[in-house]
Amino acid sequence: MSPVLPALQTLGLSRHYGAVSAAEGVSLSLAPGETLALLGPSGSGKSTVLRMIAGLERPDAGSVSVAGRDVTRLPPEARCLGLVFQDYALFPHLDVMGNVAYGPRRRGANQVQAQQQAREALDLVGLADLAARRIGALSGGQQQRVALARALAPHPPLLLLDEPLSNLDEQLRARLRTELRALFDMLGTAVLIVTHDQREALALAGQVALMRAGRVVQIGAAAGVFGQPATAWVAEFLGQPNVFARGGQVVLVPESAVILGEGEAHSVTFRQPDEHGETVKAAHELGELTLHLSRREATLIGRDTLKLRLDESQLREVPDDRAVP
Ligand SMILES: Nc1ncnc2c1ncn2[C@@H]1O[C@H](COP(=O)(O)OP(=O)(O)OP(=O)(O)O)[C@@H](O)[C@H]1O
Repeated sequence: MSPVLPALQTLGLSRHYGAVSAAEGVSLSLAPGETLALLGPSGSGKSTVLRMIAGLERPDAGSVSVAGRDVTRLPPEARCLGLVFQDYALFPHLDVMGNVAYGPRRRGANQVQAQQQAREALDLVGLADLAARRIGALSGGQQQRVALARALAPHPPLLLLDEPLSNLDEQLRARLRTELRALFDMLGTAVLIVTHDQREALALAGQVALMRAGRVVQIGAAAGVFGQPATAWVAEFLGQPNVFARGGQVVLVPESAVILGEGEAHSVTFRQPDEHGETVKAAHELGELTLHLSRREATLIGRDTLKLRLDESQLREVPDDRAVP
């Protein structure tokens, strides 16, 4: 059996703008059917990497292969990939069918074939009924799905999505997160998603690559990266509140390590109701512990104190890299 070629492989991709190192030695590999989220704060280099993969930006060093073919020197249209931009970049003068059939047409399909492929793609995203609709007469969520159908219609081995849900309201984002994940699972296409939103990365992608100042600082299965951040900076970026300096290192206290109703009473210094119950801060010798309690757990607070102890086996020591960019 021949080995399965990665849908995407980048080796040492680097790009500088004057003194700014936008991407530095970025190596990624994505198997067919895998979904990878490129996650990181604003300015960390995510879009630069995506643009180099797409062929919209020239790397200073490194290479890009798509489905085993070195495309580093090829223009975007010769790279066989589907692209969905943040603003969708739909053609306003064409209807939905015209937009979606555009890709197959450019790749040499005749009109009948192109429309057939477009219809299949529109079916996939649940928009078959709107083929004749003008782009201007679609909602934001519908435009997003047209953009996705347009990228999918030529059956690319790799789909690149740049902040695909950022222009939508929160309710629609939540719904599309679920729908997109199901669609990716069904398609078997490799997908690279650029996002700065942790929830989006976790909901949409099996793998996560975390970027900081142009470099990938942690990469792996999404559950592993979120569950076991490798450094203090990663933990804080992923929104973990309980990151405490101790003897030159940092201790991470996951909420699952906090056992309520046992151990010493600790002062509660802050309480705020939230949609699940309460966010609470409790003074602890490590520092101020932030806890998200259910309504029932919150009843354990008595006279502004809360009994708790930490399951030491769940605490992790990691390097403190927060000051170093
Ligand atoms: N064309 C350009 N000219 C000069 N500097 C650039 C250019 N494009 C990007 N940069 C710089 O490169 C760095 C990485 O930018 P990039 O857009 O890749 O980050 P990002 O992680 O995608 O950010 P965001 O989430 O805000 O889109 C930033 O410091 C940015 O200012």
